[in-house]
Amino acid sequence: MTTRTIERSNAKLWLAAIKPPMYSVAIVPIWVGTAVAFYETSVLDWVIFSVFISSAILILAWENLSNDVFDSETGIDKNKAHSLVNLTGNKSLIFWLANLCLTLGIAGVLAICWWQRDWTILGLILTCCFLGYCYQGPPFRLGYQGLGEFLCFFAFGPVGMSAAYYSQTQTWSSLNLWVSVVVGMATTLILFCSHFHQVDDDLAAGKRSPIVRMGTATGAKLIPIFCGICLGLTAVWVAVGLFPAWTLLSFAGLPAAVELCRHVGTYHDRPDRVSNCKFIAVNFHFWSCLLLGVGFVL
Ligand SMILES: C/C(=C\COP(=O)(O)OP(=O)(O)O)CCC[C@H](C)CCC[C@H](C)CCCC(C)C
Ligand SMILES: O=C(O)C1=CC(=O)c2ccccc2C1=O
Repeated sequence: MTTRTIERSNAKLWLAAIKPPMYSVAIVPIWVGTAVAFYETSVLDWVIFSVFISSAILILAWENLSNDVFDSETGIDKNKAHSLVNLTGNKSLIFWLANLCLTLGIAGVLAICWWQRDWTILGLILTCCFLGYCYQGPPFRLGYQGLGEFLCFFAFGPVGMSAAYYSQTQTWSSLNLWVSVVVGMATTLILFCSHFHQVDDDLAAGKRSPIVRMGTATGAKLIPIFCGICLGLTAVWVAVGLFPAWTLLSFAGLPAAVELCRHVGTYHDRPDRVSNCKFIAVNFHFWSCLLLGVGFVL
């Protein structure tokens, strides 16, 4: 192997470890919650919006860095070359980097609370962090019991989006909760898809992910249902007048949904081929939810 080939595959490993596209998952609930707030109140504070987005990205970085730390302790990542702990060989560096991200993320939330003299958002975001910790940290490790999808739904759906809405309006909204069901489900679909290629490693480490429990073939059959519910709910709520018609723009996510269903339907039991499916799910989540938010702003 030439030096350049080695450098290229190293760069690929680092990119796979850092997972840049995954961070859209932190931006989306803040964007959509803010868009619903604008739709209902015509209020949009750009400073709070920007600080909240930065904090959400930092908090998700904490979640991912600490995931590599905790997974290194259970042995589940021993074959995962793109774990940051395996790449650096320095668990305590990743642990402290994770804590730094969490501290900075919470500092941003504290700044918003201090400007508004209201600590509600801090409570909501600490709840999201607690759900994130329960997913992977001892003694809970609920992700190992196959319960991660429920935590994910609430963190990125009702709780995370209520925090975003509240940061703009300092009040609550039932419409925002309906919208958060769609965002929560689209985010949960990403986590669900992330398990398909890991069945062997998960089984060996005693992790009973939903795909380990139900098998890859049944899991693949659930994906069109997930996508159908996300887009179908929007269509029904537009039909009954709950959502504005422009939110149908979220159907821009349909091509990614079709690609995801076909890809996982064909390759669900081929780890090498199915491993990229969570990024197709990220595409679906990004386009459908970005444009759902645009539909509330137009
Ligand atoms: C870290 C997550 C998934 C990785 O899972 P896994 O270990 O199977 O994957 P690897 O193979 O890559 O090791 C995501 C877990 C999501 C969790 C249930 C909820 C996280 C909540 C966040 C802390 C909320 C942050 C955003 C909020 C402010 C809107
Ligand atoms: O690495 C992963 O598999 C995931 C990382 C992540 O931050 C996330 C957030 C929300 C839903 C799913 C996921 C992942 O699957």
